[in-house]
Amino acid sequence: MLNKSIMDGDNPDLTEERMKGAFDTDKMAAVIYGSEKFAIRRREITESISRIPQLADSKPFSFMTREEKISESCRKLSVLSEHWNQLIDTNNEEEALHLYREVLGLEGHAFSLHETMFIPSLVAQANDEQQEKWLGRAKRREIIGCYAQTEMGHGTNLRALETTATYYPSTQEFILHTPTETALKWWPGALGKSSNYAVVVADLVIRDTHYGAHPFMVQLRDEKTHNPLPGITVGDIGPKMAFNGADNGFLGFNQYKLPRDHMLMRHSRVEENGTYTKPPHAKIGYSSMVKVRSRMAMDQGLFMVSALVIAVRYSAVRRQGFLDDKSREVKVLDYQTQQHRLFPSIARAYAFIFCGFETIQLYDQLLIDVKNGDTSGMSDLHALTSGLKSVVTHQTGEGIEQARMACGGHGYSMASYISEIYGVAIGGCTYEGENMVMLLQLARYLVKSVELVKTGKSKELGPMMNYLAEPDTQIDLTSGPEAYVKVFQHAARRQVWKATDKFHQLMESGQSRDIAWNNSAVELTRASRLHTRLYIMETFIRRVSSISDVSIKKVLIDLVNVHVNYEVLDIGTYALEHVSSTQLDSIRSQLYSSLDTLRPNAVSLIDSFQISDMQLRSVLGRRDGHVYTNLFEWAKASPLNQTHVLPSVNQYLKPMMDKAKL
Ligand SMILES: CCCCCCCC/C=C\CCCCCCCCCCCCC/C=C/C(=O)SCCNC(=O)CCNC(=O)[C@H](O)C(C)(C)COP(=O)(O)OP(=O)(O)OC[C@H]1O[C@@H](n2cnc3c(N)ncnc32)[C@H](O)[C@@H]1OP(=O)(O)O
Ligand SMILES: Cc1cc2nc3c(=O)[nH]c(=O)nc-3n(C[C@H](O)[C@H](O)[C@H](O)COP(=O)(O)OP(=O)(O)OC[C@H]3O[C@@H](n4cnc5c(N)ncnc54)[C@H](O)[C@@H]3O)c2cc1C
Repeated sequence: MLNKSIMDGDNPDLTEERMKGAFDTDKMAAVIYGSEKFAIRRREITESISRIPQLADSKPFSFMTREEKISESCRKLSVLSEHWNQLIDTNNEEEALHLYREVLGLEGHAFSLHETMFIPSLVAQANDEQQEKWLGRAKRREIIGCYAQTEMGHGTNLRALETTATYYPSTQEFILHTPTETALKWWPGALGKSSNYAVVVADLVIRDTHYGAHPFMVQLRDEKTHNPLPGITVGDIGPKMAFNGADNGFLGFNQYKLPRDHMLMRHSRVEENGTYTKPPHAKIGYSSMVKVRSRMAMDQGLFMVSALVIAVRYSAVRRQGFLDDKSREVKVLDYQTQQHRLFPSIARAYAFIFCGFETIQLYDQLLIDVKNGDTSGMSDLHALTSGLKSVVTHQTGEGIEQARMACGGHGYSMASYISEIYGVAIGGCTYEGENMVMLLQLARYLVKSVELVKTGKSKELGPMMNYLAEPDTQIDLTSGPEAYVKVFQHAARRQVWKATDKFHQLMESGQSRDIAWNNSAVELTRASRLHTRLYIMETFIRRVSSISDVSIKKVLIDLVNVHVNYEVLDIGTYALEHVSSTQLDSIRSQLYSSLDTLRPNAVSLIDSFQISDMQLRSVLGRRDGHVYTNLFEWAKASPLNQTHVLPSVNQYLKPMMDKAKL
């Protein structure tokens, strides 16, 4: 059996699709998740969870209030704490992430920031003594932490953060203070009600000199009573577009005293007498953000996959309209428009995940290098992850929204759960740096690279920048995916140079650097997007080329073909400067035929991610494909359907109608 999710009693339309798959989904899972060992571990963890009934949702999540969602995730966390060591290797971050996703889903919970930013901040920013004091406690979950940086008035511009940490040598203490309303910390996940500690980012002040944003370890709540400590104002910021299982919070300090050794001092130091030692790299304190950004291609890829699992399975079950055979309606997945809506997103999701593996490894390596005193890789990774987080979050949002529409009316119902996936994923366009701002960070790096080429210093170009120094060449589109990479290289190179030239010309015309930058910003962001999309395409092709299993490689090459044709058409206006309109027509034909080629493997390609029903939380996307029965059962469970006549009918509607009858 090639597709391992074939089960007796499943919807026959889905079974038929699974039988058509030309490759082994377990082998594909091993490629997706980086190794056979980890793919097996994922399945084992999922299996073990299913044997612990207390870890199941106590009722459908979509019918829960916000308070119920928060309480439910806390209940599950407490059950998990009894089983943690049996379920996973607690030192393995990917196993832990899988466990969290399976049990708690994506709507956030008390530990959302503890694992993703609080612990990573301690790992990267605390010195050995501080790690000795706090890291073990955090890892054992004796304390719950979050990352409190953003303020009501400033998130993007970290240099304008208003919260101060003023050092007094006389008492060897910092005083943390919130001087204005806009200085209130605002947004940090799990801050409002769950965390009793936070890494707080504040402007370090010593003898009236402001040294800028630095991280501090701050206790917020009493460990026995969980009440806020004196001098601390903390609470929840209210409901959000999604992610409502998390208590994003606000936080204010009123002259709150903090011992000197609570400033995280691996890289910068304040001595007892107030002497300040600056870090080896000015932006080393930003590492927790780089850590999360380096994970985002993977995480967003998985968000998109969840929506696609739902949409592709549903499209294989949903029958509507006719093609040749007028005796039976067709599966909507057979419509070319449906394939065009979904398959390029499947390709992107695979590509994002392959990129994600690369950037996670690059971050891990950087962490080691920085600990050994080598900060030279920081700019490269900052530039790469800034562009990548911006492009993947935007395209994931587009892909999920297409997946929703591909499910017609039922996609709009919370039974599909796609709107929740969309709401959570789209938050990524904003958190960890607003997308435009981060594209402009990459643009700084691109402009500098062009300046290196212009001044004859091409040898100093960073990784993946050499193409900026190469001349345009003739493109032979029949030579395979590499030719499409060339199209992207041409388009990105031209746009990067064009935006840089514009910026330079504006400065030469007398505009200040900042004004010239702002007047070139749209062109600069376009350059960053093209550069990043080139990186994604190259990584995808490189990864697929390295695969040895013939049947897996074959279907992934089909997927690469969908990707390269779709992407080049998607940048048609830029591509037209390098390929003719006749060539574009031929790319269009190739895209349609590649959709057709991929069609029989569509269900197996998304099944290969092996996302359990528990994690998916979608009635529409369940593995068994019994869409209509499941949908009706779900609607019957709605709290509104637990009584025939609602109190509001008796209280308002009936009297109103009765009055109208008089
Ligand atoms: C046991 C293990 C368990 C682990 C398990 C994990 C479990 C996980 C649990 C659950 C997961 C379940 C999965 C469910 C998924 C749920 C998903 C939802 C999760 C939600 C989480 C959301 C978390 C969000 C957190 C945040 O948002 S934190 C706040 C983020 N804020 C920002 O990003 C602010 C953006 N702003 C900036 O970064 C900066 O201000 C700036 C824009 C970069 C500008 O900085 P500035 O200092 O002003 O510098 P410039 O002058 O512009 O540039 C100067 C110079 O510096 C260079 N630079 C800048 N940054 C860096 C850097 N980081 N590194 C290197 N260099 C940098 C810049 O390039 C310039 O260089 P040049 O001068 O040379 O050009
Ligand atoms: C779900 C979620 C979770 C979050 N979790 C956390 C957390 O755990 N901890 C934490 O500290 N923070 C958190 N945040 C806050 C988040 O990091 C910030 O909202 C984010 O960095 C954007 O900053 P901002 O809100 O100041 O946006 P703004 O910068 O005010 O953005 C508004 C607009 O201004 C534009 N803009 C701003 N500056 C520039 C510029 N220089 N050039 C061009 N355009 C510009 C932006 O592009 C955008 O269009 C979270 C946010 C969300 C949505």
